[in-house]
Amino acid sequence: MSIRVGLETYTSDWRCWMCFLNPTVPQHLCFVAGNVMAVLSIFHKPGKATAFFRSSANLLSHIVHLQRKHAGITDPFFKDLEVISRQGWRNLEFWTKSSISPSILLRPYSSIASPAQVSEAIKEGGIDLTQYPPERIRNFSIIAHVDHGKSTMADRLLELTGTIKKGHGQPQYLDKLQVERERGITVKAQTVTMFYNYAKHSSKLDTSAAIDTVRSTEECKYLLNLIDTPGHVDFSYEVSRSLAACQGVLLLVDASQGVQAQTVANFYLAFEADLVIIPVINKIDQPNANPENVKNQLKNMFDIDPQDVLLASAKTGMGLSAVLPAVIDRIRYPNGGALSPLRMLLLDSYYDEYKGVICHVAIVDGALKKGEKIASAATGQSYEVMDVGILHPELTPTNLLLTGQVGYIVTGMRSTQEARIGDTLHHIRTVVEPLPGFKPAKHMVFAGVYPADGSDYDALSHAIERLTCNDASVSVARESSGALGIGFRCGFLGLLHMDVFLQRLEQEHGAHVITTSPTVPYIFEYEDGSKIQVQNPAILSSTSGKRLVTCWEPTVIATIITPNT
Ligand SMILES: Nc1nc2c(ncn2[C@@H]2O[C@H](COP(=O)(O)OP(=O)(O)OP(=O)(O)O)[C@@H](O)[C@H]2O)c(=O)[nH]1
Repeated sequence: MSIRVGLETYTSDWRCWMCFLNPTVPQHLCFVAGNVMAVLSIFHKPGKATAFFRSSANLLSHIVHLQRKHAGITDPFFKDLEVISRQGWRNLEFWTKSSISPSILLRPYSSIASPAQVSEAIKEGGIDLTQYPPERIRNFSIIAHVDHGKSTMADRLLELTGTIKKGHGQPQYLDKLQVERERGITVKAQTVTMFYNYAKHSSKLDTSAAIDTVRSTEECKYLLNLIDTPGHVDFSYEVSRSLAACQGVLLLVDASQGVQAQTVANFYLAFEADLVIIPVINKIDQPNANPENVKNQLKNMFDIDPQDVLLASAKTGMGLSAVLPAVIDRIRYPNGGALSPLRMLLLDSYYDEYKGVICHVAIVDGALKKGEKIASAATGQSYEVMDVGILHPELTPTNLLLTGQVGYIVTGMRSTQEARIGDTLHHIRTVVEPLPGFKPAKHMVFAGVYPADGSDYDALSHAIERLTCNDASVSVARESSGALGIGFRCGFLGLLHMDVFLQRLEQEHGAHVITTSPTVPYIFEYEDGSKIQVQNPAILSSTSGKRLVTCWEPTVIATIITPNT
C-alpha cells in the first residue's frame, strides 16, 4: 500500500497547504508557514494544530507515524511514501475525494492555528520570512562618487535598524575585505538584510463620513535589502550588477564637493534601469558644506526637485531618521509573480572552503525552499539547495526565500564555470524564460600574471579560479612566455582594479606572482585588410610577415563639467 501526498501551494497569502489522503485512515491537513509546518489531525482534534515541524522530512515521518498508529501499518510502508508536488489549484480532485470541505483549505492560517501557536513555531525556526510579502520589501542600493560616504551611511542604517550594535568598533562594517580596510575604499558590493518597524501615516477621502479625510497610522515591519556599492569607476561593474536587484537607490552627494564624475555616471546607471532615485546630500556637518549649491546642481544636471532632496550627515546621524521612511514611501516594492515558477538571478558568489560556492541571489518570481532541486539556465546543471537564507548581516539560514527577497544559497557548486553571475536559476523540470542577466564587462587593461616560482602554476590557477568566483569582471586566458613560463593573460576594468586583484590574490589566496606591464588592447590592420585585436604585444611577432597599415588604440569621449565661477 502506498500513501499519496498532495502538496498544494497556496501562496497568495504566503501559505502552503497539504492534504494527505488515504481512504482507510483519518485525514490529516497540514499547513506551512515559512519553514514551519503544522499538522491538523481532522479526525482527532478538529480545528487544532497537533504538532509543529521544521522540515518536510520530519513532517512526513510524523504522518507515517499517525497512519501506522491508526491503520496498524507496518514498517515497509515507510518506503512506499510517495510525494506529489503540485503548484496552484489544479488537482482539486484531491480535495473532493476527501472528507474535508475545500472551504476549510481557504481559511487564513491564523484561523486554524492560534497566533500563539504560530509564533511559538516560528521561534523554533528563526526568522519568519513569510511575514514579508513583496509589499513589505524594499530593495535599494547606495550609490555615489568615491568617498561621498556610502559605507558610513550603510553603518548608520544598520545601527538604526538594530542589525549591528552601535559602536561595533569597526567603521565601514560592510567593507570586509582586507584590501578594502587597508585602502579605505569599497571594492565589492555588499548586500545586507535589515528589518524596520515603520508607522506609515495615510490619509484617505471618506465620502460617507462628515469629515473629509480619515487619517490612519499603521505600524508595519518591513524587510529592507541594502546594497553598499563601490564608488571608484574601476568597480562600476559591481554597481551595475547591484542595481539589477533593486527598485531604487539612495544617490549620495557630498555637501561640499557637490556632483562629481561618478555621481553623474551612477545617476545615469540608475536612471536607465528605471529605478527610483532618492537624492541625499551627505556630510552636511562639514564647515564648508553648501547644501543649497548642491541642490541647484542636482536640479540643473538631473532635473531633481530640491524638495525631494534629503539632507544628512552619516557621521553625526543628523537627518538620518528621514532616510528609511523615504525608502519605504518612495521606492516601489518588487513586483514578481508569487505564484509563478521560480526564477532567481545569480548576483554574486564567493568560495567558502567548507561550503563550496555561496551564491547571492534575488528571487524574481516564485519561492525557494531548502532541499529543493534547482537548475541553471546557462549550463543546464542541476543542484540540491543545501542551505538558504539571508545576509543579516552574516549568513542567517531561513530555509526559505520568497518573491522579491535577496539572500544566499549553498548548492554544492564548486567552480566559477558553474556559478555564472547573471545566470537564471529555476526549479528542475520547469521551463522558464531566462532573466536578461548582465552586460559583459568591458576590459580596459590587460597584463600577464605568472607564478613567481614556475612550479606553482597549479596553485596559481587554483587561486585565480577561486578569486574570479568573487570577481566576475576579470577575464582569464592561459598564455606562455619564453622568459616567464606558463601563466595567464588577465583583463581588468582599470589599473586600480588590477592592483586590487593582485593584492587579493596574495592576501586571500597566498599566491606570489610576477606581472607584466599593463597594456590596453590595440587593433592592428594589415594591407590585406585583415585585423587583429592584440592584448599581448608578444603576439605581434607571429604576424611579422604582413605589412601593417593602421593601428587603433582605445579613446574615450569625455564630458568635462566646470563650475560657472
Ligand atoms: N564629516 C563627515 N565625514 C563623513 C560623513 N560620511 C562619511 N564621512 C567620511 O568620509 C570618508 C569616506 O567615507 P566612506 O563611507 O568610506 O565613503 P564611501 O563612499 O563608502 O567610499 P568608497 O566606497 O571608497 O567610494 C570617511 O573618512 C568617513 O568618515 C559625514 O556625514 N560627515
